[in-house]
Amino acid sequence: MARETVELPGASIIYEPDWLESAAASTLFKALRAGLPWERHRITVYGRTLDAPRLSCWIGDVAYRYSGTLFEPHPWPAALADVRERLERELHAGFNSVLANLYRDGNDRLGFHRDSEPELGPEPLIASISLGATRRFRLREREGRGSYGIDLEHGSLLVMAGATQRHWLHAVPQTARVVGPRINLTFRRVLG
Ligand SMILES: O=C(O)CCC(=O)C(=O)O
Ligand SMILES: [Fe+2]
Repeated sequence: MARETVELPGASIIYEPDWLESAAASTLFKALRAGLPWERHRITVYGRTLDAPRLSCWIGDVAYRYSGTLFEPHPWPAALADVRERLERELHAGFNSVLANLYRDGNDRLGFHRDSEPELGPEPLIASISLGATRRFRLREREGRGSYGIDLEHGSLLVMAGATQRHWLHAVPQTARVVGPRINLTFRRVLG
């Protein structure tokens, strides 16, 4: 497997484009797209509450606060059992939650943010699986001028660990290109 390190100051990021083979990634995409109860979450940005410009589904064993809202989790779907087990084995980590996002087309997006909720602990390990259309993932340094872009491909794994969330913001911007739907899964460990 081609695992590359994304060399950014103060970050610890790896990218593995072919973590899932294409056919397995397509099967998982179809199962999740049809099988998850996709919702339009309300988010608070700079004190204003808006509909998020994407669909989401919070899965896991514990409730979770995200962008100012407390989410009751949906139960783990069978389709994620193998992926969770393999991630835990390969990354020597325990994941009790997944945030699934569905970007229906190029208008759907996620603004710059950090995964820095206190419940994730000071140095969260976040494993992000991408399925479907390739979208550009942007990283921007919080205090500094660094910026970086990486195309997250069908079946890929991106891992953010260590001090990444302390020093970098990340986003999935909208795009004028015609793109199909994309599902992203971020596996997390929420501390009780
Ligand atoms: O869709 C992505 O690649 C990123 C998702 C993300 O950053 C998040 O769910 O917090
Ligand atoms: Fe994030």
